[in-house]
Amino acid sequence: MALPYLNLREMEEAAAAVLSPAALAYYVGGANDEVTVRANRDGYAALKLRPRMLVDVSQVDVSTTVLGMPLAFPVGIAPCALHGLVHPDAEVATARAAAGMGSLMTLSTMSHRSLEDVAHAAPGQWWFQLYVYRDREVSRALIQRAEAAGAGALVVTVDTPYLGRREAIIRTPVHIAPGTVLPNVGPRRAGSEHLDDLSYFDSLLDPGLSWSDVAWLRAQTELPIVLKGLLTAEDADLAMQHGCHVWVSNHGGRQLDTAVTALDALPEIADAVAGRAEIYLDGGVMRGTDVLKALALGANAVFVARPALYGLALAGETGVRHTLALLREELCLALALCGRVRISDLGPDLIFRR
Ligand SMILES: Cc1cc2nc3c(=O)[nH]c(=O)nc-3n(C[C@H](O)[C@H](O)[C@H](O)COP(=O)(O)O)c2cc1C
Ligand SMILES: CC(C)CC(=O)C(=O)O
Repeated sequence: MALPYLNLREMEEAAAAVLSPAALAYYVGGANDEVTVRANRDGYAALKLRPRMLVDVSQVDVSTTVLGMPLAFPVGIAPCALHGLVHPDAEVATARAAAGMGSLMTLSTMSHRSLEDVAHAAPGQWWFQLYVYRDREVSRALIQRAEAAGAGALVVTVDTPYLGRREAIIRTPVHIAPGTVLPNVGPRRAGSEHLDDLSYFDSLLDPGLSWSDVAWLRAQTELPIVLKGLLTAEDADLAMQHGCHVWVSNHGGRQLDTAVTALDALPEIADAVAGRAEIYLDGGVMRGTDVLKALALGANAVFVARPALYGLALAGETGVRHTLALLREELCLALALCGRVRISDLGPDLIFRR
């Protein structure tokens, strides 16, 4: 099925028309005044490219690897809770789309489908995102399941000691249907018959999480560990001291409003990391040129969350494929128009500095 959307913005508009008000508030919304939500996108437009001319770009190659896993292009899907709010095949459809395109999905802890279902749908092409629960035994069991099922990495989200204040969902809360079972979510709060709204997830997260827990996590698994939500060189340095890779993110502006954007934080983090670990980035990526800019400033790959959910809402697996295909095609064209042939040609010299 060919979809009519020419770009991710058109997909976002179309999805807004089909999503329930609660799902829309949950997907689109950010924290407080949403300054960071807007800054994430605006940051890309503000960076200007320095293209080179008269380079033979008749063949460009956007393939790469992340943690040794081959990717057809350097774009993956960031972890998002609750894909089942918009499509019955939920994370299985998203994972299939990603794997089918030579990309990868990061499965959220807070998923509708089990990590084993996703492993079956996308063998070898998925990572597992871990929210560390107050109950460490539940977390340990999840890590063991993810490892046994063949996750390529454990992505530990570290920017969510508490959920940010998302006013759109305070006004229009997400209600999870009674009886819904979320297979990677730990035991229910005493007295709670079913999952009702996001405050339940908030109650599972551990605000006491600290670097000593990262050392504990490192000892639990052989999997590569990626810390998601880092925004400073200091924390990137600590991540490396703990044997972890770095995912630069402000959680799509959903946590700390007015936090620095991942794009702005990237240069200091790339300097601190200096090639000793891999660096990923998410937040506001909507165009192939956005991908190009993040890679030029030091990211090994970028991830998208909302654009994948919009694809899922519009057309299930086909819709997610469309999201990824648009980014891949735009990236190939942008690379060629910059006079670069392959991903390894990208560096900070691509970015104009006044
Ligand atoms: C609806 C929604 C659910 C999310 N759920 C999770 C989650 O379960 N775990 C996590 O680490 N990040 C979660 N995120 C954050 C994303 O992984 C990502 O950091 C952020 O959305 C930025 O990407 P984007 O601008 O492409 O949406 C979620 C984001 C959205 C929009
Ligand atoms: C259920 C939430 C903890 C998922 C999340 O990270 C988010 O909504 O941004």
